Amino acid sequence: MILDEILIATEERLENKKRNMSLEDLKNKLKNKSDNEVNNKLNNKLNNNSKSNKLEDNYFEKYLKEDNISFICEVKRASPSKGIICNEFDYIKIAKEYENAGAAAISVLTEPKFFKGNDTYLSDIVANVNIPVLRKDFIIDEYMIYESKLLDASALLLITSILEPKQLKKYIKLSYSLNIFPLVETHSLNEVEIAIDSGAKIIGINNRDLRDFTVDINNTLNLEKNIPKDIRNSITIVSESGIKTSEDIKTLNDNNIDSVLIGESLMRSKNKEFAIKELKSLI
Ligand SMILES: O=P(O)(O)OC[C@@H](O)[C@@H](O)c1c[nH]c2ccccc12
Repeated sequence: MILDEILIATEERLENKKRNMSLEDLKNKLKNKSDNEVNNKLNNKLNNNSKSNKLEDNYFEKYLKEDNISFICEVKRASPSKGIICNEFDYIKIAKEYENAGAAAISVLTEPKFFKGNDTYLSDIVANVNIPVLRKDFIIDEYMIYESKLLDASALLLITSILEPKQLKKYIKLSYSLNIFPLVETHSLNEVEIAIDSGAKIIGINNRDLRDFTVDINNTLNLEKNIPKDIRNSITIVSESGIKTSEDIKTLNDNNIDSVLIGESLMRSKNKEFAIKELKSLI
């Protein structure tokens, strides 16, 4: 299974990183770093009048909650199922186009082997846009959470199916303590329950089955309906993967889904602003 291969490669990458910089050194580096610059620009966008440059505790969720469904647009060069998606990969230009088209946030793949991602894509994009940036990777160790903070990500992906529930809970807590927001990815009702029990506030429902790559956007609708109302009100739901048409967006919006995460269909379109306008045309 491809997911197993990705996880093996991720472990190797992690070992190399730890050899270059220990967790202790990483934490020290983080201590000496001020994140005022990123905080300032994200604060401005929230119309936060306060003079303080400390971001609100739930600012990422505020970005995602718009009147209509919000868009997290992904910078993705390749994927294991599709190979190279984008030949002209001017990632800063792409990120700026997403921002200009009204994206609520940007997701950046940093996994190098299967998605041809890179950590520097992430930090370069953060430096060039004024909206939150999410790190999309296969986080299997707390090291990668501290590292995401060092790269100036506002949010990160935690995948329920690759973590033990105990680990997931610990990583969610650690992320919040570092003021980096975990988007917790699920694919089944059981995983949604685990995510909620682990303290997830932003839950991604993946329409793609990572085992065989089949996609069905009804997965989001079916799972969302099963979340008890009182809990549903306090969480943000993000529909992930395989979203291509204005009808998809209308269906998800009509069913009160808070946000969508779109990669491939936007990466393939020449004019991103036009593509996003088109996707929003029925809502
Ligand atoms: O390109 P798509 O089908 O629009 O999907 C985007 C995003 O959901 C997908 O890249 C993704 C969802 N979960 C992941 C986990 C790891 C890597 C990538 C992903």
